Amino acid sequence: MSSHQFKGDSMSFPNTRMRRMRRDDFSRRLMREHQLTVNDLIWPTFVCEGKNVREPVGSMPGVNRLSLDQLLIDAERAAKLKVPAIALFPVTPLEAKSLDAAEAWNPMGLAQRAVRELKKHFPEVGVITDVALDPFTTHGQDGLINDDGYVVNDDTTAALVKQALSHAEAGADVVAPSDMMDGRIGAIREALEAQGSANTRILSYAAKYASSFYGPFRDAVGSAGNLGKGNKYTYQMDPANSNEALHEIALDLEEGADMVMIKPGMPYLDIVRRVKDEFKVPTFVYQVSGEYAMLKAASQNGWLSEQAVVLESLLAMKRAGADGILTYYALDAAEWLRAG
Ligand SMILES: NCc1[nH]cc(CCC(=O)O)c1CC(=O)O
Ligand SMILES: [Mg+2]
Repeated sequence: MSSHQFKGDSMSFPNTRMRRMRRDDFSRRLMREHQLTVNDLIWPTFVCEGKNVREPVGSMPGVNRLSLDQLLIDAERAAKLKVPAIALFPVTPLEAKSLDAAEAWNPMGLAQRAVRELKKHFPEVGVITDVALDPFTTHGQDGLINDDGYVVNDDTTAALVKQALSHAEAGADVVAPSDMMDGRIGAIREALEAQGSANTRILSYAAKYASSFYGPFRDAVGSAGNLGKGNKYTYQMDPANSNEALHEIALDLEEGADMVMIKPGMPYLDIVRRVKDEFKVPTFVYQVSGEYAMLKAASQNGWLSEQAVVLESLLAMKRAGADGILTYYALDAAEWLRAG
């Protein structure tokens, strides 16, 4: 036994001074446990019809609805910054919306055209499509409704399968069901296999909460007006629940999801941590529109320092266990990270 054996209280002051390691930049860097890099970022973006359109989203300053020619300009920026993937959200013209949401699987639909354009010009950038009916239904719900206005599960799933297949056909690398119907991951997986799209990945919005932080998004895609006073409580998760998220995620993995997502982000990092600890699978988190709006508004008022708080919020998601983050700040963050 060494004569320098620590005493029982060796972990206490002054043997241990936590501030020693924090004193200098070199030792702070050496002990850093987590890192945010450009490889962690997915850029969600809104696409619309037309040419030369960059239409600002009122509740998301700095975010625009882009016509396909403009999308290519911003996608080039993403490609140059080596942002791994883009997630597409189409803004459907009112006249293309219907009760049966048929525009969702139109091979010449906006999302399908956007996928083809992106894959043609930037094959190295991953393209993720949103599988859900809300941009296409006249009532703004993510699924088909019955006479009582209830979103029916199995018929909706059949529609989602058609939508997912049309995205895969157009060349989407990843389909991302964000609708929260039961059983849709299995149904989509089976259909992809049957269609010969065995390598199309599925990113499941597995634990998607019925959150009020989605407000600006519904504004951006124009589903807010359609939804009116409606809500999504009968299919999205109750913010009060945590164990239920593990149940949801277990089911989606069993059905064939390659990646799972928790959404929203910052108020739900406890869920991210539990999911990562429990399943150890590729786990993603969505810094949603309302989070973006909060950070942007406070920054614009000079109340918060934008770059610092945004990078901190994203790093906190990594620390919670996320492998990647969907964020409207993706391109800015990639630039800040490169400059830093
Ligand atoms: N399928 C709808 C969908 N897909 C992504 C978001 C929200 C994203 C955000 O707020 O940034 C929503 C909104 C909703 O569920 O009403
Ligand atoms: Mg589910």
